[in-house]
Amino acid sequence: MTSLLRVENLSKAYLHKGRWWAPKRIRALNNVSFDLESGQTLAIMGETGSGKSSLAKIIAGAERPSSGTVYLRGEPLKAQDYRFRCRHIRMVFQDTDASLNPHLTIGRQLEEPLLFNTHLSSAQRRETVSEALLKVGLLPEHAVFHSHMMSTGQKQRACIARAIMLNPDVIVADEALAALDSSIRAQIINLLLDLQRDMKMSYVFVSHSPEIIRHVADKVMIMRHGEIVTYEDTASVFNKPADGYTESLLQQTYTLS
Ligand SMILES: Nc1ncnc2c1ncn2[C@@H]1O[C@H](COP(=O)(O)OP(=O)(O)OP(=O)(O)O)[C@@H](O)[C@H]1O
Repeated sequence: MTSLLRVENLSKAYLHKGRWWAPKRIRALNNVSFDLESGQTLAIMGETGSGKSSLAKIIAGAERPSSGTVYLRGEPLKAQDYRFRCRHIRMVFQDTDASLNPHLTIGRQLEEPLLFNTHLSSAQRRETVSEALLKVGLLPEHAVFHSHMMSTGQKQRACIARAIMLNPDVIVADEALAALDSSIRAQIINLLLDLQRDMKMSYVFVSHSPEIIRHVADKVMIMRHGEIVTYEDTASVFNKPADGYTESLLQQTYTLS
C-alpha cells in the first residue's frame, strides 16, 4: 500500500562561506528515508545540529534538498510546486511572533490561504475563518485582533488555525511547543490530538522532550549527524533504547503539565 508521506534518500548540504577561508560544505542530512502513514504521528529527536529542522523544512517545502525526493500519496513533490504543497503539508513553528505578521489582523492571515487556493466568496471565507478559530479554542472575535493583543498560547492557536485552513494531510511542527509554559503546552498538545482525531491528519513533530514524544508519537526517529540512528514504534524506543545515544536523549527531563 502507498504511504501518505514517503521520504527517499534525502540529503542536504549547506555551504558555509567564510570571509578568510574557502567555503565549507556542511552535510545536514545524509540519505534519509522513511514512510509515514495517514493519521500517524512521527516524532523526530536528536542532538543540536543533527538535522531535524533541515528535514522538517524540506518536508514542508521551506528548504530544497540537495538530493532525494519527498512523495505524497506516491506523487513526487516538486520544489517549485509551492501551491500544491501548501494545500497538503503545513508547518507550525516555535516562534509565534516571527510566524504571524504584526501588521495584519489574525482574520486576514487566516484568510490568505483561502484567497490563494480556493474560489470561496468573501462571506464564505469569513465563515471558514470563524470555524477555524472555534476549532482551535479561540473566538470568531479574535479575527479582528492583531498578534500583539494575544498571549503566546493564543498566538500558537492562531498559527495552528492558519495551518489547518486548507485541511492539510500533514502538519510539520518544529519545536512548536517549546516556547509555551507547561500548562499552556498541555492544552496545545490536547488541541493537536483532538484536531488529529477529527481531521485525520498526520504529524511530524520535532521535539527535544521525551515526555511529549511519549504522549503524542506513534513512531520515533532518532537522528545524529544527519542520519537516522533509530526509527521504531514509540513503545519499543522507550522500553528498549537501541543505544547509549538514544538512551541519553530519552533521559532528558521536560515536563508535560
Ligand atoms: N540555513 C543554513 N545555512 C547553513 N547551515 C545550516 C543552515 N541550516 C542548518 N545548517 C546547519 O546544518 C546542520 C543541521 O542543522 P539543523 O538546524 O537541521 O539541526 P537541528 O537538529 O534542527 O538542530 P537544533 O536542535 O539546534 O535546531 C547544522 O550544522 C547547522 O549549522
